[in-house]
Amino acid sequence: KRTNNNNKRLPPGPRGFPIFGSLHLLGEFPHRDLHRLAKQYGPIMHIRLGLIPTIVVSSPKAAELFLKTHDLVFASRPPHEAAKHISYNQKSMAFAEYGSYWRDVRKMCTLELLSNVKINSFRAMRKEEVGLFIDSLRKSARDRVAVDLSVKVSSLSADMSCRMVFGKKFADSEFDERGFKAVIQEGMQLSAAPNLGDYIPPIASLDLQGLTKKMKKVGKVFDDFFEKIIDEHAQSKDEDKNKDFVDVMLGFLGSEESEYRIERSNIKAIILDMLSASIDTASTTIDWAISELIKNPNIMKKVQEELENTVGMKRTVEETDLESLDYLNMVVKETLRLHPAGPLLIPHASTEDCTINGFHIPKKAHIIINAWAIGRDPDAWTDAEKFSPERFVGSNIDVRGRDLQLIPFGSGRRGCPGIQLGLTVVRLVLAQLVHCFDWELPNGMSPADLDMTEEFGLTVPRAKHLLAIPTYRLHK
Ligand code: HEM
Repeated sequence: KRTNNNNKRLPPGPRGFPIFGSLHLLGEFPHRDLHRLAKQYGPIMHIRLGLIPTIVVSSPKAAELFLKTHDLVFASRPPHEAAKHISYNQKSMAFAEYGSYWRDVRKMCTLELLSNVKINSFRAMRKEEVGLFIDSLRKSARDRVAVDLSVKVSSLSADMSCRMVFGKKFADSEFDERGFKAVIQEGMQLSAAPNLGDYIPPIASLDLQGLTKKMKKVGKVFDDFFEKIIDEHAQSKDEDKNKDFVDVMLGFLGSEESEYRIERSNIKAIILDMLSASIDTASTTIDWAISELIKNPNIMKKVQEELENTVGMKRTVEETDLESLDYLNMVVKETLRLHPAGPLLIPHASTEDCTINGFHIPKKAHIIINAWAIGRDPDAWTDAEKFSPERFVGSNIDVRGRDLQLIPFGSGRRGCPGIQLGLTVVRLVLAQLVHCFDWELPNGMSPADLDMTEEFGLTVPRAKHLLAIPTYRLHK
């Protein structure tokens, strides 16, 4: 729609698709489908999903316009049925619309929960959990059995996140008969499912797909659990322990001096944020990184050599070693380039009408940033499809949002506030997996045959779990 005569029309994109045809875009691999369409229609593309004007951004230059030049206009989130029913009426940080509430919560999380000092205060806990994880892999190494690394890494990540957020980890049975991980995963799946109510808001209340009913049920399981946790924390008298996230937030509740205005329901929404944003993102990234290393034995060997030279073979990697592991850090960057855990980031929304590159973007449009396509843009990357950590030698391209050709954590106001924590966990676990063990695929499978198919959801993990046989290699 033209608003004034100077504004160009957006390139048409696949407009005119029937509504259900458009929703099909969010089918099996939306990041790949949207990438394909962008090759035809350009890096700023307009599609209509149901009733919602949606702008898809697919190149570093275009991303710069949305996430840097006009960041403020696009710093909101669209209404989201799942966030409404599961995340306390969209009061979680990740889904809150732009405004003073989001700013307050973001400030509180950045300064009080995700600061370097706070993250470092959980170093001993991470060491203990990673130690247990390595011990259990050593047992499999002795027995010469294949381990399901996808499951193992994901439960390590869940345990570390739970201890940081709640101060303890949970046996599955303590949560719900299905188990903690299964319920978190159901919440994530429901949040990622294409929901007619998001694209045709007037029919949301009809719940034609039965999703709202399921969301409310999962939301209730979380709520009961979080209520119990908050009560336990409120009654705890242990003043000396390292404060977990719930302790920190309870300290601000109802306090006159606190600059953060949060209530009990906000605490619950933020707990959910911290769990859902940290568990799968980190474990998916580790899973892809180790898969790429197994698939590329020469690169695996180079990482092992770096570890041998820097750490030696008589002790395990410490967090303090991580900064000096240059090649390992390049492997992590390269993994995040080809396998960003959130390939389409989280949708952004425009807070006002805006003109970008001469194109009119209406208020309340949804903005999808295809970080996956950007990481494979042939104008930004040579041999874009190839896994090659060497591409970062002598380059200062970073993953933290400054360089728009590599944005696995997004960029600008809505960029990920958990980058430091995420990178620490990914680097630490990957370093230990590679330093402590050699890896072999089961049944004599050759590395080249390892299936790298993805599965799309809020994060994009491997479709098939990674199974591999470890051989212990340290002298300790
Ligand atoms: C490898 C690990 C991680 C990756 C790849 C990742 C990626 C992302 C991405 C792509 C976004 C959306 C950015 C946007 O919409 O522009 C995001 C947002 C967010 N992340 Fe992370 N993340 C990771 C770890 C973490 C951790 C450990 C935490 C906290 C415990 C965290 C908390 C959040 C939150 C709260 C948001 C929403 C921010 C907002 O809307 O203001 N993330 N992350």
